[in-house]
Amino acid sequence: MPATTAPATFSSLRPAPAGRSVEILDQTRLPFAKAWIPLARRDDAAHAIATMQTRGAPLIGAVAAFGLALAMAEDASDAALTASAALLAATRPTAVNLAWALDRLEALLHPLPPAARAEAAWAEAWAIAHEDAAQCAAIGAHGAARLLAEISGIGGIDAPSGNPIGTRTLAQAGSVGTATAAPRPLNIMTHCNAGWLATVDHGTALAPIYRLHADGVPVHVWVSETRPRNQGLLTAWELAERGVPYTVIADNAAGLLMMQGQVDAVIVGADRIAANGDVANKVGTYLKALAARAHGVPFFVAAPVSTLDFACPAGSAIPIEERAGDELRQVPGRDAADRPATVRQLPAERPVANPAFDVTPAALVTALITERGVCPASDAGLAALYPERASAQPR
Ligand SMILES: CSC[C@@H](O)[C@@H](O)C(=O)COP(=O)(O)O
Repeated sequence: MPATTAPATFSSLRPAPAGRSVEILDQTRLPFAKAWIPLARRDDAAHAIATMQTRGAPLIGAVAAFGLALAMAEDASDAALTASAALLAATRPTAVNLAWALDRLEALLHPLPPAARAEAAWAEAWAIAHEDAAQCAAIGAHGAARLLAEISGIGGIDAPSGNPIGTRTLAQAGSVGTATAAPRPLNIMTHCNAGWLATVDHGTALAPIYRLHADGVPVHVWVSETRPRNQGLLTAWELAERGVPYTVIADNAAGLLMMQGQVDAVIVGADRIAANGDVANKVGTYLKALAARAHGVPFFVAAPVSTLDFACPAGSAIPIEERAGDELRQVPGRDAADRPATVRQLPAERPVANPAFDVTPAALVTALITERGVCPASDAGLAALYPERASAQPR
């Protein structure tokens, strides 16, 4: 077996001790309890994705790949391959990583004889996991360099063209000069959870923050709560585990903090980036981008290649997941005795709308940060970084 497909223990995903299966961290129990759950069958993986036991665009792509590998161990016929891929693809609609991973496995498996499919699918699922971890590490390096360039007022560099992108420097409320001489930490705002919990490892938006922290740059993170699912609490838990200073804020506090000059940059992940650079991400992202533009705060989006949808011309074509209204009507947490509890805020019959994502127009995005480098959020910017993908799409 090639080294790239060897099982490994990542932060959010690991091989199960017995048999050909994997375990995931149950994110519905975090941040209160850290519990690993086994995925031994296709339907375990589908259930985990649909119920958000596992979540975050790159991670659900990897888990879907393992789900299809588990399906092949159950039934590797042509009909089962097509049906299992369709079943897994239907679990969540917005993050394109899910379809990307399933398409990749289907393209590999359909030409193979059924008897060879389980082995090949298992190896490919691990290859996807390894690649995602490596890509997120690279996003961390590129993103950290870009943020440091902003601090020192250099502006970023558009890899691989070398053209400068953007000239804005960070908000100077604390007279930030250079990273090491900063009189106060670099204040970065994020939304939702785009850390190692949302990927196979390292994270997307949080990877540059982890990298800066590891390099000794003083960083403080404004973590927005991210109602209704409160993924910001997952971000806070992750940052606490790694010793990165942070403060949780209500989603609605973000604009005030930017107005007051308390935010040097915003960085978020993405669930799908259209060919023109429009970005679908957790609902509330768009409002942060608007506030950032109004106050001259750089707004970055970090994502790996599996999040890029070159077949989708613009954000208006991205499907937006509508989730159950009870996610809004109820709040899970702990009671006074520290037992798991759910509080109902609204009766079940009260009308609510619960779109899980929104779309930030490319014009509001300072730059995209991918495993290949930093580029403008535009057709041309993405085509410069991914010429083979851009030219492969029908126009
Ligand atoms: C690295 S993940 C980026 C996005 O997937 C993340 O910000 C997000 O929107 C996750 O949504 P979720 O509904 O929690 O799966």
